[in-house]
Amino acid sequence: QLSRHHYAKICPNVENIVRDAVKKKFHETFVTVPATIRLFFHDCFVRGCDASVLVASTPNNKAEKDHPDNLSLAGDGFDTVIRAKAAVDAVPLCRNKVSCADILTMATRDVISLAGGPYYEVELGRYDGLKSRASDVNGKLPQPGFNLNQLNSLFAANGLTQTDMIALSGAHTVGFSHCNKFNNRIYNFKSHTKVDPTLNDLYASQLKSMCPRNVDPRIAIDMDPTTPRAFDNAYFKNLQKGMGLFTSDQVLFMDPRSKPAVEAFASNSKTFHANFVAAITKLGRVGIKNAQNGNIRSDCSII
Ligand code: HEM
Ligand SMILES: [Ca+2]
Ligand SMILES: [Ca+2]
Repeated sequence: QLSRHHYAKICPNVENIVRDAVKKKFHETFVTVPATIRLFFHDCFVRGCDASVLVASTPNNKAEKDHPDNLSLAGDGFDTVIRAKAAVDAVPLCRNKVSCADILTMATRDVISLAGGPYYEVELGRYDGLKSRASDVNGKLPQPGFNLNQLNSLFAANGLTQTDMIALSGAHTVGFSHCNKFNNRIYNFKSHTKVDPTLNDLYASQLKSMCPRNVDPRIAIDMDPTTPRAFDNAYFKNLQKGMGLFTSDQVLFMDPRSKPAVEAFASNSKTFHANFVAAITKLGRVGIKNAQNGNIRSDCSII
């Protein structure tokens, strides 16, 4: 029931309204880019793309956003959706007609293109979910220590192929990571090999200086050390040099099954863009709710 023209009669200007609000936020802080993209991913992988990740906990319900895997979601992603929703609802015709799930989908498309990535048509018509429970997040999100089989099986559970997974991992071309997410790779990889041998030597020493032992846990570093503010294919070129930040990044180049796609995306940004757009469009179809099992929230944080 998703369509490119879902709001044509309901709120014909919705895409421009969202884009203007997102642009305004983008000019205030670049962080809106990675924060919004990751929020969309974490929404879609838990109960589908239904804005369940946006819901706030209540005294009777610990919501998804308070699960440990979601505590590092940056506030600027939530704020981007709140602002776009307010802009949509300021138009009388549109008030409470556009789902939070669709607003997050549009905002994600817009931040990607604002950061120099591809612009693509989005499919719309999602309803907002009626549940958000922290316990539902268990086992649904990939971990930075995952190997290729673990990555593939989690993405396959969401209808995504290995190629989709590799293209979507290219989102790590922007944004930040806290030191604890990869510390094991630079300090205690194995008892005799303290540093992960798949890490580039110079990069490993840079990571050690940015993330010394017992670093302040709030410290976050760029995931793409070369072009942290551009949504480009540098992520894949970094992998070729041993500069993938997580095991789950570097494994894409180390495993012979995924290496050819990394090489293709590294050598041709058009190929990366085309595969990324196809994959994020598929991601946007996961677990779509309808008027029977969903609704349209008036406040994205409250069911
Ligand atoms: C393939 C498996 C993946 C793993 C294991 C993974 C893991 C992580 C981890 C550990 C962080 C750092 C969080 C922090 O410390 O703050 C991160 C950040 C991020 N991830 Fe992923 N991720 C994966 C796939 C994806 C996908 C598919 C997307 C989107 C399409 C994505 C988008 C992002 C973005 C944009 C950030 C930066 C967030 C920010 O700066 O606020 N990731 N990811
Ligand atoms: Ca969800
Ligand atoms: Ca980049």
